[in-house]
Amino acid sequence: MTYQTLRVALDGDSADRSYDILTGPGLIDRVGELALPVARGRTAFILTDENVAPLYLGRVQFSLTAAGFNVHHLIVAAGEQSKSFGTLETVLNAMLDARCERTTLLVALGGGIIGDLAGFAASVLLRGVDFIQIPTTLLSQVDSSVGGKTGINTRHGKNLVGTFHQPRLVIADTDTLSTLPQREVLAGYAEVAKYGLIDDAPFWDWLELHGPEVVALSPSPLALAIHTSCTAKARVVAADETETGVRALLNLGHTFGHALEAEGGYGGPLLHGEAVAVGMVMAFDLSAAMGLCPAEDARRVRAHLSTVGLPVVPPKINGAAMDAKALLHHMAGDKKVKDGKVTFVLARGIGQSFLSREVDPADVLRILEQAVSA
Ligand SMILES: NC(=O)c1ccc[n+]([C@@H]2O[C@H](COP(=O)([O-])OP(=O)(O)OC[C@H]3O[C@@H](n4cnc5c(N)ncnc54)[C@H](O)[C@@H]3O)[C@@H](O)[C@H]2O)c1
Ligand SMILES: O=C(O)C(=O)C[C@@H](O)[C@H](O)[C@H](O)COP(=O)(O)O
Ligand SMILES: [Zn+2]
Repeated sequence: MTYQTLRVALDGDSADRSYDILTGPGLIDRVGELALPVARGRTAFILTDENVAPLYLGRVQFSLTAAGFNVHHLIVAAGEQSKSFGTLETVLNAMLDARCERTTLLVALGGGIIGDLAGFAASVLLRGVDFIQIPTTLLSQVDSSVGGKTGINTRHGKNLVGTFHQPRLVIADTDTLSTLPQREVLAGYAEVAKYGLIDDAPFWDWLELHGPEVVALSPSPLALAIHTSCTAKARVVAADETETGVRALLNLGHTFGHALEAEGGYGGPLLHGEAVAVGMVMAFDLSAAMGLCPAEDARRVRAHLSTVGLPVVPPKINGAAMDAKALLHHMAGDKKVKDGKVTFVLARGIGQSFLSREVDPADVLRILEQAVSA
């Protein structure tokens, strides 16, 4: 079976650090042969979660073993709570118990949570081992498996401890999305829509027409959405690997979204992608309220995300509205804070996002108050 290859070209496409994203059906049974050329040794350690393991672990183990790897694995709990110091310690100890070496290849089999956790573990074990990503959610196939952001959550906020550590290869088997719950498909779609909103208005226009087919996993629209998303992500990461500038645009909706995730409790009422959907609506509402963006564009963002089935307002917790001031407090701990001021991703319109440090917290609070009481 055929697959598409996209290159993440780092350091002027250095052979040592650049890597391929392979996307297509049926790849899960070919992980061994595909991983072989990037592996420095013949030991592989698979990290996966309790939902993915019964579906795909056996097939990946078989494929790696058939290719000559000595294979170990660890299954952790599914969900955001696994991006924690405790689970990181469990992963590192399991790898040391298995006598992993510097040439061991860590294989992240699962969604963004497994990818972020595995990438972080790979970056610190023995001061750094290689890893590959086998993303099995839409979100991880269009976003988290590419770009090398790794990390865990802390009580201070989302992803506040982590590293940049690029994978050696990404193998995205689109067939695995057939077992993904619809709510998770939608959460991934929020990050797909993000690329249109950042700098690709024609893609957004296309999503307004074909988004429902993408979330229904119709093969051809799905393949186009994944390809367009990965192309955008690979381009931005190649231009600014460690987020000194343009990469921060990939955070559209995330300053609001991460605050919602932190306030709701990790593994709480909102999945990451859902929080990003609500956050993007708020970012456009804020941009419109500041007179930067046409109100019609903010309306389109809300209408489309809502039409496909994503939340566009913060959830009530036990029937009560979230606390707008508490959300603002979380936002002040964002990684994009400089000299105490949050850098926001705002928009002049659909596909015209930009970074701004000129945002009055009173305007942000008004948007938050409006949203939590909707
Ligand atoms: N590093 C990055 O650049 C980056 C980018 C975006 C998001 N993220 C992070 O990614 C995480 C969210 O990732 P996610 O949305 O993939 O969530 P996830 O990893 O929790 O996966 C979603 C759920 O689906 C299950 N699952 C995974 N694949 C499946 C399959 N094929 N069939 C059935 N069930 C399956 C998982 O067990 C889990 O319950 C967040 O922590 C977010 O912060 C990181
Ligand atoms: O790759 C990036 O850069 C992103 O910002 C992608 C985001 O979708 C992702 O959620 C990322 O983990 C957020 O990064 P953070 O630095 O804000 O934690
Ligand atoms: Zn995200």
